[in-house]
Amino acid sequence: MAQDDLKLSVARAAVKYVPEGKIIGVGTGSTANFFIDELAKIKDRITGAVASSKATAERLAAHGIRVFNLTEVEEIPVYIDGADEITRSGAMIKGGGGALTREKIIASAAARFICIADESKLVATLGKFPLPVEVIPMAYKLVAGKLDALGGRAELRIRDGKPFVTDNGNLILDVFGLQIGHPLRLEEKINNFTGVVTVGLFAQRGADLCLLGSPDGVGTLEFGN
Ligand SMILES: O=C[C@H](O)[C@H](O)[C@H](O)COP(=O)(O)O
Repeated sequence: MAQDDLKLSVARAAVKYVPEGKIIGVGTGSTANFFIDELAKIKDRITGAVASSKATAERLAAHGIRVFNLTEVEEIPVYIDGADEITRSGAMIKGGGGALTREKIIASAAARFICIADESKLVATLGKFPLPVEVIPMAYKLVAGKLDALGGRAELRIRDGKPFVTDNGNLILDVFGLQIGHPLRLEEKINNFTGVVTVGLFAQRGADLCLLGSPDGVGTLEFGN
């Protein structure tokens, strides 16, 4: 079964967790895009969405789903997003698409985080996927040195021959070669480096539930975070 079919199956499953008449949080990436397209089919049953990136806001709006700023919203009952890696305790690496900061903000504001992922994202230990870290541009070399000292190899993210710039006007360092045995500890440590905006480790605010797509169907992992 193709990976896109698995993404579609979890996107369809996630729609069942969307509460009626509410504003929900929506993530970024290819799996989130499948979810947005499924959400469009029930758009009359929701009030709208808070988007975790400009790309997601544009896709939601193109479907006629009303997009709200986080500052306009009283509550977000559920945030639905993909992940680059997820463990059996609900800790994740996110930010492969560069949207980690807004994703983390909305995830923190949401009552429930539902991760939608195909089975290739489930790992025993985080770190095979390079860990994204959003940094203030003037600090990127300083922060890269500190990340290297942790045992990784930090590389400035380049796209189309130029440094990748986030929706917030910052840069991304991708850290290769980390074996993340204690996600929470590492998240706290990297958060403390001056110049870091957000580390793409989601352990403090991990997922509450993961809908995991495999050729056998969509499984659920509950984490109780
Ligand atoms: O910044 C991007 C997000 O964290 C995505 O949720 C993550 O990269 C997974 O994306 P995809 O569903 O395309 O694998």
